[in-house]
Amino acid sequence: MPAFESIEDPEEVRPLMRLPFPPVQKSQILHCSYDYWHQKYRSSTLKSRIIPLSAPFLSYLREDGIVLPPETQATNSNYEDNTTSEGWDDDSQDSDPSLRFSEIHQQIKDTITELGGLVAPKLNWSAPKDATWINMKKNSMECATANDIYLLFKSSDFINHDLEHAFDDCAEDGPQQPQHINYVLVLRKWFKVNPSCEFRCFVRGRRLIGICQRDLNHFEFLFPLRDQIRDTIQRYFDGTLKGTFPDENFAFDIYLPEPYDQVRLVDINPWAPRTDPLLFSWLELLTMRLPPPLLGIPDSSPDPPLQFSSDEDTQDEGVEELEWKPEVRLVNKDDPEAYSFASPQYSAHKLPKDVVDASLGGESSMMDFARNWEKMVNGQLDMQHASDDEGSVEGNIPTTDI
Ligand SMILES: Nc1ncnc2c1ncn2[C@@H]1O[C@H](COP(=O)(O)OP(=O)(O)OP(=O)(O)O)[C@@H](O)[C@H]1O
Ligand SMILES: [Mg+2]
Repeated sequence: MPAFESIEDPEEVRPLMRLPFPPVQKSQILHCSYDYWHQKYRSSTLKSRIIPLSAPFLSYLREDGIVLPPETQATNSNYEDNTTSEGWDDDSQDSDPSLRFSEIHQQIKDTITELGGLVAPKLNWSAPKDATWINMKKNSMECATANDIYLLFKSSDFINHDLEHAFDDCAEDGPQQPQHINYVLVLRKWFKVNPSCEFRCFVRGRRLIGICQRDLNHFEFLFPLRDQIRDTIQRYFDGTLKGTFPDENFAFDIYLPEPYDQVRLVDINPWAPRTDPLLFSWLELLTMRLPPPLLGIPDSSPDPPLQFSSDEDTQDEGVEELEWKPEVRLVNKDDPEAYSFASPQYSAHKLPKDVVDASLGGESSMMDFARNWEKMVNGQLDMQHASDDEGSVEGNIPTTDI
C-alpha cells in the first residue's frame, strides 16, 4: 500500500477524523450570548427584551417533569406569604411553581404584553426550535403566555444544552476572563418569518467568507438576487460587526427582507462544531483558501492580513483577488439538501461528502483522502468548489411583515 507508506507517521491521519477547529475559548461562547452583543448592535437587531433569570427560575427549568403555573392565578401571589420559617411552602409550590419566581413571572407577562402579545423566546444562545411539536396550537415557537414559554423550554434539548453544556469542549481563557454565565430570557417580538430571507454568514479572520440560506428549501427567486444579497450583507458586516465584534471567527444570522437592502441581526454563533454549517461543511470553511485583504477594500479591522500556509500561495493571486467575493450558497432545485429526509434536522456534525465517501471506501480510500487533504492544506492542491447551478428564473418574491 504505497499510499500508507508515503505517510511517515500513521498517527497523522487521525486528525482528519476531527475538524481542525482552533480551541474554542469560554470567552468566545460568552461573546455570543444574546445579552452580550444585543446592546452593541441594537439598531439592527430584532425588537427584543432581556430578562435576567434568578436561581429559583433556573432550578424550575432544570427540574424533571413539567408543572405549569395555573393560567389564572386565584390569589395575587406574594413572595413572603408563601414561605415558612424553614423555607418554601411545598404545597403551594407544587400547585404553582411560579411562586418561587413571581417577580420574573410577572415581568414575562408584562413584556409579552409590551411586545404586542406574541413573542419568540430564547435563552442566552438557543431557541427551543426542537420543541415546537409541544406547542400543539401552532407547532411553532410563537408564545402568547409565560406558560407557553415554560412548556417549550422544559421540552427542549437545545435549552438544556444552554443550561448544562454551554462550555462543553471549551478551552480555559486567562484567569481574568469572566467564566460565570448570567442566564437571561430573551423575548423577541413575534413576526411572521419568511424563511427565504434567513441567511447564515461565516466570518473567519474578520473576513466574511461564506453566506448561505438557513432554510433548506429551494427558492428560485433568490438566484437572480444573489449579488444584491451578498453586497447588502457585506456592507452590513463591514460597517457593523467587522471592527467591533471581539472575536475574529464567528457566524452570524441575519434576516434580509424585501427589498433586500437592510439587514436585521438575528443571532451571533460561535465558530465551533455546535454551530450548524448548513449548506457549507466545517472542513471547507476551516480550510477555504482566501486572498489577502486588498488595499482599498473597506477594512476597518486592526488585524493583520490573513496568513497563508506558504509564501507561494500569496504570489500569483493577481487579478483574481480583485474578483474575490464570499460565496452565497443557495439550495438548488433537486439539491438533496432540499429533501434532507436522511439527515437529522438540526445536525451539527455534518462531514463533507468526500470524507463520507472515503470512509465508505475502506482504509485505502481514507489514506488517499488523507494525502489529498494534507496537500490541500499545504496549498499543493486546488480546492474545487462544486459550483452552484445558478438558475436565474424569476419568481415571486414574498413580502414580509417584519
Ligand atoms: N421574532 C421572531 N419571530 C418569529 N420567529 C423568529 C423570531 N426570531 C427568530 N425567529 C425564528 O427562530 C429561528 C431560530 O432563532 P435563533 O437563530 O435565534 O435560534 P438559535 O437557537 O440560535 O438557532 P441556531 O441553533 O441555528 O443558532 C429563526 O431562524 C427564526 O426562524
Ligand atoms: Mg444561534
